[in-house]
Formats: sequence, structure tokens, C-alpha cells
Amino acid sequence: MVRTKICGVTNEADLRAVEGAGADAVGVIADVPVETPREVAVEDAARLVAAAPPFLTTTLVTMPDTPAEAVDAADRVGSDVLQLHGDFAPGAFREIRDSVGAKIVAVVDAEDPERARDVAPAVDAVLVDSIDGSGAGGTGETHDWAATAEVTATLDAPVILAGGLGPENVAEAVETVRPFAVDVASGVEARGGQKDHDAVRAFVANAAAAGERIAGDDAEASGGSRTDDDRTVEEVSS
Ligand SMILES: O=C(O)c1ccccc1NCC(=O)[C@H](O)[C@H](O)COP(=O)(O)O
Repeated sequence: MVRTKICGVTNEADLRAVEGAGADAVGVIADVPVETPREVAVEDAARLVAAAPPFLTTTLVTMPDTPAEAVDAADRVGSDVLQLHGDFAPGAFREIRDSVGAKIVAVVDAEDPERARDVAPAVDAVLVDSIDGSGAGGTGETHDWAATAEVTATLDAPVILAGGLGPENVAEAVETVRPFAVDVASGVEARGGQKDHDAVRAFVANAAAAGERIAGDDAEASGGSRTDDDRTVEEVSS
């Protein structure tokens, strides 16, 4: 199984489309020092988070300079997850994690796998992305998936794959990297900051189908042995 996060939602119609597509998570971007059509004001981020239904994981994506700024943004928006772009040391991530109710996702550059290993013990998940020089995401660029597959296979923390994904390549990305989740922003847009609802649906469906193919292949490779998930209702209740 692979989870999906649709990032950079700026309005409620797109939030409903993400929900309707069956995505697992939605990202709102606020308080970033870069020009992006996907940024919303902190107050609007809080409104979008509050408007999300139960069981759709909300994520605030932000680029604070200090742990105090991260905690302040988390408090103001109230999302389930805090996705942090920036060069925080593991100790700073721990400080933030201890001060907020949200789970912490650290964004790391795909070209710096060592950083993923350094920060992983201090956070709840690592998002491996094709970030730009400023540390921002949303570049629309893919990276070396084989290298990220290696990180994914050897890290204890869940790995989220991001960077240049879209409906057309997400299946191959999932099958190559085998991540915990995939994340997309620009690859499912009609124009900057506005989602293409058909593309959002196709992204989620194609990722899920690839996740199921992997699960099927794994079951076959292990000789079709049954797991707890394969039990019938009668077996579970007996
Ligand atoms: O998307 C942005 O414009 C952005 C700007 C500043 C910080 C983070 C940003 N995006 C964060 C994300 O999680 C994106 O989904 C991720 O970078 C993938 O983007 P894309 O390559 O466009 O799918």
C-alpha cells in the first residue's frame, strides 16, 4: 500500500477534489520566503485545515528560520502534520516535536542521503524531494529514484517520495522506490495554484494501483503465505 499526499491546495474546491479522489493527505503551504502560486496566508491555511474532513490528514508546509517560528506556525494552523523545509539539526527537530501536537516531516534533498539518515531518528517521516537552492519544493523535477530507493530500504523512518511526480510517472516511481507515500504539487495543476481535478484523481488511482501490484508481487514471492490482513470476517470474530 502506498499513501498519497496532494500538496499546495489553495482553495476549498480543490480540497474537496482531493478528498473525493481518496487521497490520504492534503498539504497547505504558508509562511515561505519564496515566490510560489501555491502559498496561502496563515489564516487561510488554518481555514482550509479546519474545513478538511476527518481521516484526511492535514499538513502545513512551511520554511521557518527557527524552532520557535515552526511552533508558532503549527499552533496557528493546527494541522495534523508539520512539513519543515530548512536546515534544522536533529536537536532542533526534537525541540519542535516536543512542543507541538503535530507529527513532524523533515524535507531532505534527494542529493543528500546522509542528511536523511541524520535527521530520521528525530522526526516522524522524511520527505525526499528535488528541492531548489533555497530549500523550497514544488520544482516539478524528478531525481535519481534508484538512490532514493536505497535510502527508503535502509531507513527506519517512513520515506515520502516527492519531486516531479504526476499521473503519468507515479506508478513507475512507486514500483522503483517503494515509498511509504508519494507527494505531488505542480504535477496535478491546471495552472499555478489551481488543481486539475482529473489529474488529482488519476494520480491517486495510479499510485494505489501500483501499490497493490507491489503487494501482490510480494505475496507471490513469499509463496502466497497469508497474513493477518487476509483473514475472513468469520476467522477474525471467532
Ligand atoms: O510547492 C511549492 O511551491 C513549495 C514551495 C515552498 C516550499 C515547499 C513547496 N512544496 C512542498 C511540497 O511538498 C511539494 O509537493 C513537493 O515539493 C513536490 O513538488 P512538485 O515537484 O511540484 O510535485
